[in-house]
Amino acid sequence: IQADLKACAALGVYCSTVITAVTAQNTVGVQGVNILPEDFVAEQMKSVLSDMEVDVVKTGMLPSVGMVKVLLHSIKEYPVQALVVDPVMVATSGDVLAGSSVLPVFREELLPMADLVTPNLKEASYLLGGMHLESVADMRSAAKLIHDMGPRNVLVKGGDLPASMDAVDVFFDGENLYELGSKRINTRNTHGTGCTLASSIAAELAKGLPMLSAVKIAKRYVETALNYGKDMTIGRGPQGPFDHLLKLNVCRSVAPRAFSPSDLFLYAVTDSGMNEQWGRSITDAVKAAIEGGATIVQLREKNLETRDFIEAAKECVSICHSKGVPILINDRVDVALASVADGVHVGQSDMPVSLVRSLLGPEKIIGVSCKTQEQAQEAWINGADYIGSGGVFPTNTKANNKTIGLDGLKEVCFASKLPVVAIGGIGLSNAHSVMEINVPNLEGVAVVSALFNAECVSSATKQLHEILKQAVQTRK
Ligand SMILES: Cc1ncc(COP(=O)(O)OP(=O)(O)O)c(N)n1
Ligand SMILES: Cc1ncsc1CCOP(=O)(O)O
Ligand SMILES: [Mg+2]
Repeated sequence: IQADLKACAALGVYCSTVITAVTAQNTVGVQGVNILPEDFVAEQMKSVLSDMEVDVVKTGMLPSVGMVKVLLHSIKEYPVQALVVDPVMVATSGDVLAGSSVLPVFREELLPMADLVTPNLKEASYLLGGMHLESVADMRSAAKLIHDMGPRNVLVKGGDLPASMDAVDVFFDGENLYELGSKRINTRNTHGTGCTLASSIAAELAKGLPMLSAVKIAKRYVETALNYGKDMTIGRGPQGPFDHLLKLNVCRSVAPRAFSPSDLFLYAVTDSGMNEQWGRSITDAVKAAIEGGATIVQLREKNLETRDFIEAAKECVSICHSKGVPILINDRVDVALASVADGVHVGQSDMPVSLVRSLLGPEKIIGVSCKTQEQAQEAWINGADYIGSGGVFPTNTKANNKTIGLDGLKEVCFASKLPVVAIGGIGLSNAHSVMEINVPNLEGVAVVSALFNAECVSSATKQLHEILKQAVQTRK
C-alpha cells in the first residue's frame, strides 16, 4: 500500500486506499499478516467509492473469498473505468499471502471483471494449476491461457526468469502478443516492484492512456526508479526498497544549503568573454573569486554550448560546495538541474519564477531581476528568494540595459520584503555609495566586470570585499 501511494504520487495522480490486511514486513520478509474483518473492508470501499469519482481500481492482497466478494460487490455498485488486478498471492520473498481457497473465486469471478491482470511467474503458475513457466515461450502460452479466464488483457511478468536472461514481460490483449523487454537492473532493491508496476499502470490508465501505452510507461517508470535507487542500503534483509520519488531527488543536493540573505554580500557573476580575454577558464575564475571572498557565484555564460556549460557548471558546483559557497546558474534551469547547482537567476523575459520554482522544487534558490516596484511585489508572491536590481549605474556588460540609478534601487527595495542585491556598473569606486543608501533589505552588490575584467580576480574581489565591509560598518 505504501508503494502504491508513492507510485501514484510520483506519476501525478491521486490515490486512496482500502486496507484488507495489515502486514508486518520488512526487507527480510513477511513476519505477520493480520486480516481485517470483511464488513470493515466493505465500509472502507463504500467510503472511498461513494465519495470520489474513482477512475481506476487496482487490487492487491485479497486474502479471502469473502474479501473478493466485497470487492466485486462494491465495483458493481460503483462502476469504474478500469479494474487492474495484481494477483498478490505469493510475495517476492516467497511468503504466501492468499491461500489456495481463493483460487476458484479469482478464476471464476474476479478475472472476468478485470481489464488487466498482472501475474508474476509464480502467480501465473499458481493460477494455471502449477504449470511450469521457465521461458518466454512458456510465458506466451500462460498469457493466452489466463486470458481465456476472462480478463481483457494479461501481463505476465518475467522478472523471475533466470538472471542470465533479459527481463521480458509478455502482454496479451486477446489479439496480439507483445514481448516487452527491458535491461535487467542488478540490485537488491526490488521490494514492492510488483505493486508499484500495477499501481503505475492504474495511474496511467486514470490519466486516459490506452492499455498498452499505460503498461509501457509504467514499466519505464519502474525501471528508472529501480536504476535510480539501485545502490541504496536500507534494511538488513535481502530485498531493499527502491526510490519511488526519484523525480524529487534528481535536482537535490546531498545536503541542501539553506539560503541566507547575507549570501548576497559579494555576488560574483561570471562572463566567459572576459575570462577568455584574460586567458582564464571559468573554473579558475570561480576559484579566484571565492579565494577573494565572494559569498555567492552565478555562472552567466551566454555563449557556451549546452554540453560545455553543463561540464563547466558541474566543476564549479563542486568547487563552490567544497568552500560552502552557493552557486546559481543564469537563465538556464536545465543546466542548473543537470549540474545540481543551488538555483537559478532569471530576468523578466526569462522563464517565470513560479514555473522555475515548480521545476526546481522548494529547496533551490531563485533570484529574479526587478527594475520596478510592481516587479518587486510580484517576485515575492511568485516565490523568489531574492531580487537582483539594476542596472544601478551604466554598464557595458549587458547591452541595452536601462539604468535605474540609486533612486530606482531604493524603490525596488522598499517595494519588497525580499532581500535585494544591486547590480550594474558597480565597482571599487562606487560600491560604497550603493551600500550607503542604507535600506535594510539591500544585502550587497553583484558584479561582473569589476572582478572578471581585472587581471587578478582574487585581489579585485578582496578589495571589493574590504570596501563593502567598511560600508556596512559605517551603516551600523
Ligand atoms: C544578481 C543578478 N541580478 C540581475 C541579473 C540580470 O538578469 P537578466 O535580467 O535576466 O539579464 P541577464 O543576466 O540574463 O542578461 C543577473 N544576471 N544577476
Ligand atoms: C547582468 C546585468 N543585469 C543588470 S546590469 C548587468 C551587468 C552587470 O555587469 P557589470 O557588473 O560588469 O556592470
Ligand atoms: Mg536572464
